[in-house]
Amino acid sequence: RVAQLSDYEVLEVIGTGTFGTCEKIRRKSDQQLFVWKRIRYGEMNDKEKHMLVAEVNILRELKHDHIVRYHDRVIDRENSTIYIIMEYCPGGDLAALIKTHRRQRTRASEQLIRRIFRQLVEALGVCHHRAQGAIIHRDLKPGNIFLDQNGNAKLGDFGLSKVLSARTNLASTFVGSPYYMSPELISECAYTAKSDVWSLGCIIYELAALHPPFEAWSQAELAVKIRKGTFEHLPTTYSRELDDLVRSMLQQDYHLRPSVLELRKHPYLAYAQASPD
Ligand SMILES: CNC(=O)c1c(C)[nH]c(/C=C2\C(=O)Nc3ccc(Cl)cc32)c1C
Repeated sequence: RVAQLSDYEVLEVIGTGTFGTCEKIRRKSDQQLFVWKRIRYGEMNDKEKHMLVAEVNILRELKHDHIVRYHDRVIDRENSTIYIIMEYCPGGDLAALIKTHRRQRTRASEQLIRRIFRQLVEALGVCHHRAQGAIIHRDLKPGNIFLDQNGNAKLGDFGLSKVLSARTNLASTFVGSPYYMSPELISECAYTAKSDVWSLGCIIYELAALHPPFEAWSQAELAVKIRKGTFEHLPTTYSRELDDLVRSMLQQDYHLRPSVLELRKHPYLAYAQASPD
């Protein structure tokens, strides 16, 4: 049975983005809570429409405990609007959690940070090592990670994720041999799974330090700092192991950064570990 708008009642707006609005909704049949992203596609060009279809198809197939679950969609052709119905995460997003700790001058426990770190590595593992080709999120940030009622992390908003099918890799997407490609051309196009590892490093760093590793007043100054690559160690209340692991994810040379598979095997994130916490 195709879902209808009238199956749901809107409770409140919980976020607005470029193309759409995120609203908390309740299914009338069983009072269950969901969220829908209401996206107007009327003003979208063909490329953006294609990306939207790609995003919905990616969401539909990603079923994992730590990725926000897609439930259904409703297309309202009259108003050129699509409603993507997803699981409700009562804990809100990580950005709000970080802001609360900063305002209250309290620190997130290492146990919480380690749990969220482990859960996001699991979620990224599903995306990066998918049989049909890696899905790179490309827009990982605290505002795109949500918490369920038990404080478990859920990777959300695959708005920009890009399916890098096995076919297209760096060399073949350029005419001629790669030997003569300039560094900036390579760096602009080397958006790889390791770029998500860098972003995840920034997120875990910010969960501990309550500010990102690289900050600046302007985009230009930020680019300089990111390329320089120097940043403070985490507060000493956190283990040396966490500091070292996050540092390894924030290395300039993306070949040196651990892959998600290597992160999963790292002792700090291994399950069934006799952990101090
Ligand atoms: C202040 N923030 C909130 O209260 C909040 C809550 C309780 N839930 C959310 C967000 C989502 C939520 O609850 N489920 C979601 C599924 C996909 C996406 Cl992109 C976002 C959400 C937010 C932003």
